[in-house]
Amino acid sequence: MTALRVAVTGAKGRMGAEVCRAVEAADGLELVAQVDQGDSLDALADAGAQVVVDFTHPGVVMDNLEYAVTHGIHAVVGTSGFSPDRVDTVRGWTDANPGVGVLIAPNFGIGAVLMMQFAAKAARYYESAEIVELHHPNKVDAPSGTARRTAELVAEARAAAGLGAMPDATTDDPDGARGATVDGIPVHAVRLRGLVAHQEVLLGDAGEMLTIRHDSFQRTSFMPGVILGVRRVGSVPGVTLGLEHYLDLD
Ligand SMILES: NC(=O)C1=CN([C@@H]2O[C@H](COP(=O)(O)OP(=O)(O)OC[C@H]3O[C@@H](n4cnc5c(N)ncnc54)[C@H](OP(=O)(O)O)[C@@H]3O)[C@@H](O)[C@H]2O)C=CC1
Ligand SMILES: O=C(O)C1=N[C@H](C(=O)O)C[C@H](O)C1
Repeated sequence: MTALRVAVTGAKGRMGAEVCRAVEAADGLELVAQVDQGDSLDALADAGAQVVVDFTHPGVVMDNLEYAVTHGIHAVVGTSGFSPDRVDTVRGWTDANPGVGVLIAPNFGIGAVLMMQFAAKAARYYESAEIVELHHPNKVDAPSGTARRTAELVAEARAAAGLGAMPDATTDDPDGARGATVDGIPVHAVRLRGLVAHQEVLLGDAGEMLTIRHDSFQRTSFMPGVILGVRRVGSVPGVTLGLEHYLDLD
C-alpha cells in the first residue's frame, strides 16, 4: 500500500510538533513537509503532499487553506478563528475545486466533541446556559474556537426549541464581568498557568443545574482525532465543520 503523503503547517508550534510525531508514528502515513513561519507554502506542492494539517494562527490560516485547496491538497484544520463567514469563503474555494476535502474542527478531542454534542442535546431543557472555557496563558485568542462553536450549537438548539432570552437582571456591568456574548450565550474565558484546554457548559433551571465538563490535560488527547481526519478527509469532498461528522455518534 502506498503511504498517504502528509504535510504540517505550523510544524514547530505546540500542536504542529505533536502532529508531526503522530503522523510519523501512524501506519500508512508519510510526513513529507514541515512548514512554519517564514517558509514558502510551495513546499507543500513541491513535496507532493496529498493532505495538509494546519495548526497555525487565525491570522494566517486562510492564506494556507486557499493555497492548499487551489493546489488540490486536502486540508485538516485545527486552527481557531472560523466564523461562519470564513467557513463560507472556504466553501467557495472547494466549490471551485471539486473533489478537494476540508475538515475544520474546532476541537479534535473526542471527549470535547462529545461535550459539545451533549450540550446541544441538553440545551432545550434548560432556561439558562453559560460556557466557561479555561486554557493555558499562551493562547492568543479568546474566547476559544471550541467555546464559540459550542455557543453556536447551544443557541441553535434553544432557537429550535422556541426558547427565548435567558433570565438576567444585570443592568450595571462596566467591567464586562458577564463575559462575551456569542449568539446570545455568555462565554467566560480563563487563562491560567498549568492548564491546557478545558471547558464547562453550565445549564440551569429551577432548582437544578447540569454541568458538562471536558479536560484535555495533554495535547496527545487531540491526536486520534487528527489522524482520523487525515485518513478520511480525501473521501469527503467539500467543507466539513466539526469532527462529529466523521464519527458514528448515533
Ligand atoms: N482544533 C483543536 O483541537 C485545537 C486547536 N488549536 C488551535 O491551533 C492553533 C495553534 O495552536 P498552538 O499550536 O498552541 O500555537 P503555537 O503558537 O504553538 O503554534 C503555531 C505555529 O504556527 C507558526 N506559524 C505562524 N505563522 C505561520 C505561517 N504563515 N505558516 C506556517 N506556520 C506559521 C508559529 O510560528 P511563530 O511562533 O514563529 O509565530 C508557530 O510555530 C490555535 O489557533 C489553537 O487555538 C490548538 C489545540 C487544539
Ligand atoms: O489554543 C488551544 O490550546 C486550543 N485551541 C482550540 C480552541 O480555541 O478551541 C482547541 C482547544 O481548546 C485548545
